[in-house]
Amino acid sequence: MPSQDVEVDDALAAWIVEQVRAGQPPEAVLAPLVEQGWDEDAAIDAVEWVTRRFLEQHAVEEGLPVPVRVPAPIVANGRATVDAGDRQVQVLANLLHPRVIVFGSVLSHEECDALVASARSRLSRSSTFNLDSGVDEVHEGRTSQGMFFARGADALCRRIEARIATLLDWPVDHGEGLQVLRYGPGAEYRPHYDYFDPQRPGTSALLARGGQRVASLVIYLNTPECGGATTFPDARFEVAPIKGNAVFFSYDRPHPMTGTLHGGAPVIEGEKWVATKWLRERQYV
Ligand SMILES: O=C(O)CCC(=O)C(=O)O
Ligand SMILES: [Fe+2]
Repeated sequence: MPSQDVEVDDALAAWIVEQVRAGQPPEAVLAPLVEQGWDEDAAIDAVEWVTRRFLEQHAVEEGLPVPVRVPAPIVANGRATVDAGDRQVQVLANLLHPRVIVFGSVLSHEECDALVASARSRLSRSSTFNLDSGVDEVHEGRTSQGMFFARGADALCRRIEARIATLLDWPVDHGEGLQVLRYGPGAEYRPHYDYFDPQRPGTSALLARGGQRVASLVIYLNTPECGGATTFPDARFEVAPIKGNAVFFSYDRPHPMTGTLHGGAPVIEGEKWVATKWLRERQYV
């Protein structure tokens, strides 16, 4: 259970839970508290604490994994641009469930080109980690080529990592190194979840290095002529791959209820390059 820093009586807790269950946004729950004389920070703490306690109890009762904190870079109807330290990033679309944000202009075109140039000679056929056997395997649902940069591999990686950390308000050391993928014509990445399946035997070894993955940022390094959208089948939603833009999605527990099933649809014409950043719960080692 979360620790409690604020006093919330049962009636107030029940009212907060009722608002949250009815789908009220956080601002709508906070405003009446502040009007009643609550200090704003204390009201935020109270709403967060009650909501988290409710979600955890609900998870335990339903036999679901308990939700954890995830990067939450923007609020509903907030600023159209976010200060990412050395660059202003645009908010192009914001979906609450699944939690998906489309960002514009995360990287400059020069940065995209430089990342492609440095990854190109190091590509190999993408493999997928088999959590049952514990080995990396080539998979017919994943016909891209890829490579990983170690975190902080060079000045460009460090600049991009710092920008992502500021944009997402999530520490650099909680992130895996950037993964670059190239999809040729016809190549795709069939729908999957990015979190590690808790039921599989190989997962505990992966979790030991920084906990679960809690969010993904897929940055488009070019604009394919046709196809190559990132699809979210549960939401019937797709993001067009535009050079420099990115799609962010978070998953507060390793469960399909997050609605974060997603894939890279086949490239119809041209090729598609992306850089993916995965964010962990804790420091990734
Ligand atoms: O290529 C895409 O659009 C999605 C990539 C992806 O799902 C991943 O890297 O995990
Ligand atoms: Fe993915």
